[in-house]
Amino acid sequence: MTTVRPIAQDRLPALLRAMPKAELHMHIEGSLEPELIFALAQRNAVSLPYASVEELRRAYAFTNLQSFLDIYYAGASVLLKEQDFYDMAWAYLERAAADNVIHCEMFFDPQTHTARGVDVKVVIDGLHRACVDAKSKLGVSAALILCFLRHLSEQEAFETLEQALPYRDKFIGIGLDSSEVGHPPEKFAKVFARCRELGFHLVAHAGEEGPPAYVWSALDVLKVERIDHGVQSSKDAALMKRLAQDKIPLTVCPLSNLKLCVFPDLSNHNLGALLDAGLVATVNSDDPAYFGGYMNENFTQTFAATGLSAQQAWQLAANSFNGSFIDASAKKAYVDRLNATFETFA
Ligand code: HPA
Ligand SMILES: [Zn+2]
Repeated sequence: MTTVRPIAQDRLPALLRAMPKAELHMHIEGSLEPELIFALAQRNAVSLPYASVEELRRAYAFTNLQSFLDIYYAGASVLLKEQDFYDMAWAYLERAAADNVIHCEMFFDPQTHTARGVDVKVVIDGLHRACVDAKSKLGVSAALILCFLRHLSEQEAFETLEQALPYRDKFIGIGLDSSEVGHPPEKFAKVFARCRELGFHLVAHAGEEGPPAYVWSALDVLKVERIDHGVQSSKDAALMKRLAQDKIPLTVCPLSNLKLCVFPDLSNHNLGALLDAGLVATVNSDDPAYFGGYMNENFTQTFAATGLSAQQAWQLAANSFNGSFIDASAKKAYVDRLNATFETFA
């Protein structure tokens, strides 16, 4: 660990914005801003159940995960063509670069699109082309993680995997998202075992609203390398010990947790407790168009509310690189860039 020299409290927000960081938990469909939803609806002649951008934005008052997912899937209905997927991902990547995100691993939900008759090739080609352009035009490395929707069956996940395999060189991993409670990780034991044999990186949402038992089974049954969210783990001391010992990264999303009422207030968020327990916690935006902020808003609002330090800022950014799926030399190069930024603030 690098020991960070103390900085004046009023310079912390600028440091949080300037420091290079990786984003490891964002759903690309959750980056669709209302303006782009309406533009794509017009381009594709899709009718929306909202009369205007303002009316849609007013509907973003969520009480739990499901109340969000209903609107999120409705928003994704405007995506039909390869260019639509490119435009969505490009808009996010430009926004991420502005927040000094230098690496990102983006989730996508093929079943949300194949269910509407969109070929998985269209989805993957558009997203992947944006990832390639991000490296050459923005200097951002970007990779894709295909997620299975856990409210659907394991059989449907197997069918999705089959459809996507011809394009396997365009995504690096497999994840599990959508409605958590009632759909434990073990429902997907066989398909995750197959993905593991195929050599994909594995992650899963667990312990967002669901119990610590779901985090245990994501680790022990699915054998995932990272836990997405995982904030409910703090209710189980043995699980906290396991996560710390095995250095399992937790991709925490503070503004998402606030908007979906997982915590009543950001000042009650357990990010600091996770770090204090030695966990490899990271900060991420989840669905930034819906939850009121991209990466830097997640950092600045959480630090303002909880009083985390410059040392913890360094730790979170270092965790984001070390918890990513890039190789060891790239991790080192990114942490060196992080240290250089901290030097300029010392
Ligand atoms: O936060 C989330 N949780 C589960 N599924 C999701 N799909 C998009 N965002 C989320
Ligand atoms: Zn998520």
